[in-house]
Amino acid sequence: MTDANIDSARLKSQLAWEDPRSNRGYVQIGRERVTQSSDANEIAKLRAKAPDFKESMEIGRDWDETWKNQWPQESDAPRFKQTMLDFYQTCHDLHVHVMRAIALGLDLEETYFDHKIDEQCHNLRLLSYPPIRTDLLRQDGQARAGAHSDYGTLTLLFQDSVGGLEVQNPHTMEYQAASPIPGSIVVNAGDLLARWSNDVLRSTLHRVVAPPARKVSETEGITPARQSMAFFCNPNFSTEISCLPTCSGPGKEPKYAPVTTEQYIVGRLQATYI
Ligand SMILES: O=C(O)CCC(=O)C(=O)O
Ligand SMILES: [Fe+2]
Repeated sequence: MTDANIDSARLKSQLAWEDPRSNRGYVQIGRERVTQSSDANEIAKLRAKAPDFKESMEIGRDWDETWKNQWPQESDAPRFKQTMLDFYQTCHDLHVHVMRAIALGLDLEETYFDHKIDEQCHNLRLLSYPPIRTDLLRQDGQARAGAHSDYGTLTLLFQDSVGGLEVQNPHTMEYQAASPIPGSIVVNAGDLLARWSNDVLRSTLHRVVAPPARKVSETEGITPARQSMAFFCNPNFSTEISCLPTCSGPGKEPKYAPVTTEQYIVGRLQATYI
């Protein structure tokens, strides 16, 4: 993964937001409210009260017949498709590398995860957060993205320079800014990695709120537009996620019932989008 890979994906992603014709897998503002809740009624209430103020585009593995990608016309968005497919592959390769490092860290064979994560069941999400009056964003329960953990193994997050991403410190429970660092990738552990590792690696609660205020007019504080790209890495849909052999022992019982990737992710998505 080089800066050039990231920059070209970011550039195409920006152009796509400027040209609504090129949108695919489009999720409009107000459609989603990410949360830790898995209760569909509670999520529906939260969404009605304080929807996430964002829009997004979703890109999956391109050969999936069930969840088909909808690409823009090449003439509307030249090289958009190829750039995103290349970026998808680069992110997949990085996931394999990081999972190998995690395997070694957990006293497993370096290649332990390789065949459990090789079907590219990932999701590349391009995110656009439009400009918004800062006082609206600071209202109770309102955020660009509400507090949640991601579902898979790891999320590779590419943010721009605007800021607002916060992660919860699991010891103090306080949120702290994950301030943008040029050329860096934020790597979040997700729920399936937490379940797999019996919480040795915990999934990170995070949210996107108003960044440090910047006045653009005399009278109104406007939070500027923000764009990010999140690559949600998943194990293969059929992989059973049950406590890893090195993560339980006497006095350290497995905390979670086995579940397949597909069961877990479909369950969370159904609760979110019902
Ligand atoms: O935009 C960001 O920085 C974070 C987005 C996010 O957490 C998500 O889409 O799950
Ligand atoms: Fe997230």
